[in-house]
Formats: sequence, C-alpha cells, structure tokens
Amino acid sequence: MKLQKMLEETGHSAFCSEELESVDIKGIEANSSKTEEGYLFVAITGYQRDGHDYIQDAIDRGAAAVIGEQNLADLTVPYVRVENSRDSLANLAAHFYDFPSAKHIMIGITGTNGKTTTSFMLRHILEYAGYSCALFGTVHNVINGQTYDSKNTTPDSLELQKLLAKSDDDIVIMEVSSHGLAQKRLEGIEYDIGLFTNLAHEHLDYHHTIEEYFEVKQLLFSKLKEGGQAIISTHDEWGEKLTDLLNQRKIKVSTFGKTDKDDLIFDSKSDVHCSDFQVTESGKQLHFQMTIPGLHNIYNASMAYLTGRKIGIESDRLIDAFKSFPGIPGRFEMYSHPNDATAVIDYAHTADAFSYCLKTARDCGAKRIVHVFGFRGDRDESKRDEMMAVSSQMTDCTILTLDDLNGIDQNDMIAELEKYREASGKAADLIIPDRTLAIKKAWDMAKAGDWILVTGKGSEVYKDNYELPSKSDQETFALLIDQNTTIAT
Ligand SMILES: CC(=O)N[C@H]1[C@@H](OP(=O)(O)OP(=O)(O)OC[C@H]2O[C@@H](n3ccc(=O)[nH]c3=O)[C@H](O)[C@@H]2O)O[C@H](CO)[C@@H](O)[C@@H]1O[C@H](C)C(=O)N[C@@H](C)C(=O)N[C@H](CCC(=O)O)C(=O)O
Ligand SMILES: Nc1ncnc2c1ncn2[C@@H]1O[C@H](COP(=O)(O)OP(=O)(O)OP(=O)(O)O)[C@@H](O)[C@H]1O
Repeated sequence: MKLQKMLEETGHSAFCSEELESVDIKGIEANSSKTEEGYLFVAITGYQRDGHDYIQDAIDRGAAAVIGEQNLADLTVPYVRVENSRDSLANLAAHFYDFPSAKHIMIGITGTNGKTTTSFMLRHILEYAGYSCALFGTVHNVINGQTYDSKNTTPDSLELQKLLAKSDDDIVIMEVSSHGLAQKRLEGIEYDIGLFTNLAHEHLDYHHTIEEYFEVKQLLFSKLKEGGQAIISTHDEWGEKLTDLLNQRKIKVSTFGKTDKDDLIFDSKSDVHCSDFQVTESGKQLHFQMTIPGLHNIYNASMAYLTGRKIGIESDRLIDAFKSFPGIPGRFEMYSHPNDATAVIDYAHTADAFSYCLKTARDCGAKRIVHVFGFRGDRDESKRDEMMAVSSQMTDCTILTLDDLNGIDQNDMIAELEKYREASGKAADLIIPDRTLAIKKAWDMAKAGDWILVTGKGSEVYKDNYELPSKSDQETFALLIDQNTTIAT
C-alpha cells in the first residue's frame, strides 16, 4: 500500500513529500524486533522505553520508512515527523486494515468496575438471540469463536485493527479502558453504542484526579457514530454528569437508574441477595432470574439487557437468555467448602468493588466473612486506605497477603501490610505474605455458614511463586478441595 496515499487519507497530508511517493508499505510495526522487510516502523515514546531508540534496529530489519515525534535527520529511509505517534499509528493501522470496525456493530463498554462482567453477559444474551459476537477484554479476546490471550484490557491499536480485520462476527463487544483511551489505542474506530457502568477511585497513579479520570472515560462517547447511542448507569453521580453532558451534545442517551427519569428503573425493594430481581421498562415490570448473585451483577445485567433492547431484541428473549448465563471466570466464582462454608474468588481490587462483593456475601447469609487480599505492587497506592477500611468494616477477619509485586521489594510490601493491619486495630486480622498459605489458612478456619472471599486476582495467573504448587487462586482452591477429598476418602 502506498505510504503517500495512506498519509493523505488519514489526515497527514501536511507530511507528504516527494521522497515518500515511491514508498510501498507491506505492514506496520511499533516494535522494532517484529519489523520485517518493507514495513513502516512507528516510533512510540513509551513509559519504559523510547521507540526512537530502536529506529536503527527497525531499519536493519528492513523498515521502508519511519514515523516518529522527534526531529531526526540523516536516516537511510524516509522519515515523517508527526505530533503524536500513537495517534498516527492507530489511524494508519485502521486505514491499512481497511477500517474493519465499520463492518460490525461496534459496542464499547467503559467504567471503573463491571466492564468484563457486562461484556460477558452481553455476549451471552446476544448469541442466545442469534448474533455472533467478538469480544475484547481483560480475560481474553474472542474472534470468530476462537479465543486469544489478552495482554491488555484494550489491546494496542495495531493488534486491535488486525484482530478486527480477522473478525466475521456480526457484533464486536469491547471493554474500553481509560489507558486505552488516553493512549489513543481506539483512534480510527467509531461505535454504534457506548456504555458507562460507573466511576470509582482507581488508576489515580495514572490519571492523578478523579475528574481527570472521568474526562478520559467520557472520550468513548466522542467516538460514537453519527446517530450512535449511549447507555448509562445513573447509580452514581458520574453517570448523571455524563448523561447531562451527552444530552447537551444531543447524543441519544438511555439510562438505567432508580428514578422515573430513567428508561430502565431498578426496583430496589426486590430481593437482591440471591439472583432474582425486577426492573420496570416503559411501565412494564420485568422479572429476571439470574445465575450469579449480587447487586453489582444486577446492575451489569440491566446494562446488558438495555443494550440488547437497543439492538432490537425482544424483552422476553433477553430475559430467558439470562437463565443460562454460565458466569465469568474469576468474578464471584463460588466453591463449596466441605464444612458447609462457601468460598469465592473475585476480581475486586477497588474499595467500591469490595463493598459490593462483601455485601453480597452478607446478604447471601454469611455468618462470618474471612477476606483474603493484598495490594498490587506498582499500582495506585492512594486507594489502599479505602480498601482496608471497607474490608475492616465489612468482615470478621482480614488476612492480608501478597498480590503481584510488579518489581516492588517483597519486604517493603510486607511492611506496608503491617502498617495497614496496625491501623485497622482488629485483633482477628492476620498477615500471611505467601498468598497460597493465606488462602489455606482461611480455608482451614472455615466453619458452617462462613464465607471466604479471596479477591484481587480473579482468574489471572500468579506473577510470583508461592509455597503451594499452584499458579492461580483457582488452582489453590482446587488443591484445597482435593486435599479435603483425599482426607475424607
Ligand atoms: C503503562 C502502560 O500503559 N504501558 C502501555 C504502553 O507501553 P509502553 O509505552 O510503556 O511501552 P514501552 O515498553 O515503553 O516501549 C515503547 C515503544 O518502544 C518499542 N520498542 C521496545 C523495545 C524494542 O526492542 N523495540 C521497540 O521498538 C515498543 O514496541 C513500544 O512501541 O503501550 C503498550 C502498547 O499499547 C501497552 O501494552 C502498555 O501496557 C502495559 C503492558 C500495561 O500494563 N498497561 C496497563 C496499565 C493498562 O493499559 N491497563 C489497562 C486496563 C486498566 C484497567 O481498567 O484495569 C488496559 O487496557 O490493559
Ligand atoms: N457494576 C459494578 N459495580 C461495582 N463493582 C462491580 C460491578 N461489577 C463488578 N464489580 C466488582 O468489580 C470486580 C471487577 O469486575 P469486572 O471484571 O466486571 O470489571 P472491569 O471493569 O472489567 O474491571 P477491570 O477494568 O479491573 O478489568 C468484580 O469482580 C466485582 O467485585
């Protein structure tokens, strides 16, 4: 593909020059080590490394031209200097792969919590109604029914466009992270429907203030197609604020909330502790039977339902679909404990998510709650006070343990855990640094009616090694269940 034409058609006309006229591009890369003969190499100024330092490597591997942000001369191949390499990369990739997002119904889901859950629910109910769906998110990506590992919640623009080009699916459901929006991974994509679940304290190491975080999240809605629609949960002030903003911009908004102004109204009196709930749509009461518990999952299901309705699926069919929802890996994943206790693995890693999960356990009848969690290294430290406060208030015993260290010294993290245990002042609280032993302790303590909640990792594999031969919280539970079975037989 002619580089000159690609530049002209992606708003880069100002950068065209005679020397580019003959350049034919066979592929695009932002990683020098993957660059092949005839490729365009785009140098990204990263957080760890600077792609400009790898330009010579890319040329040595056959790059036919280079794009970057620095003022560089004397390269042996044509060089185009742009304002923002990530932005240019995304737009050029969309062009190179022939704007694949335009060939699907595109649904983007943003918000602090509930993106993965809502996307899994949505995929299930849409497939039940006969649509094929691609899925992009934290757990994995699914294209044409085939599952691919996911490195980021929102893949980088190049991978995203490549995968979109592969997809023959009718609908693409995509989790849209604030990092993805801030890093321009989604440029060149337009959405038919955008969802906003909620906003809570998270990622303030990256976005600095909650207001800045909100500003980035709402960028999804500037990517709606002409006539595109927004679906917003107004259960928090940020959902209300976003609704006002989009109304001012004359974007069509449907809301899920608690008041008569909302399109789907949640009847908060309905029985939320197990899995049945009621909502009202256009004056009609609808009764849902869910397969997973929790008020947060009622919110997620309602958002997925509203989306299904916007696509034009009958209400009864959608409600029916929820009855066979198989759940989500690592999200309120429940296990039976041999002592008639219940054990749960959940991905909660914000104070807000803690409170929803712990309340669900209490509402489901937990006599005693033992909560095992840690703080992730090299991630927002400012949320730790609130996480500890919620755990202390809502549980009978908190066992502080390690989560991924991400390069942080283990002893420093243990000292941090000590600080939080002292501040909580609860005699029952413990620190057991080895995550597998912490889970085992909770397991061994459990009596009839108790609930053990292990949060933070969900279905992710451990990045560090622990005492028990296990690679994830799921495997640790499997080992403990196995150990009980072996002792019993
Ligand atoms: C902090 C952050 O967001 N980093 C993201 C960023 O990487 P980076 O800019 O740090 O990359 P870098 O390592 O400095 O490299 C810079 C450039 O040099 C190039 N390079 C490097 C080495 C070499 O030999 N040759 C070469 O060309 C690299 O290919 C790259 O283009 O751009 C990459 C490509 O898009 C992302 O994969 C990467 O996500 C990292 C892995 C990450 O962990 N990000 C997290 C914080 C994140 O994005 N999370 C959100 C979800 C958050 C949530 O809601 O929970 C997500 O969407 O996943
Ligand atoms: N609607 C919700 N409101 C508040 N908390 C929720 C909601 N849905 C899920 N949670 C909690 O947040 C955790 C993460 O949920 P989920 O994976 O669906 O969200 P996410 O937005 O994809 O998260 P991440 O961006 O961290 O991958 C769940 O395990 C649960 O504890």
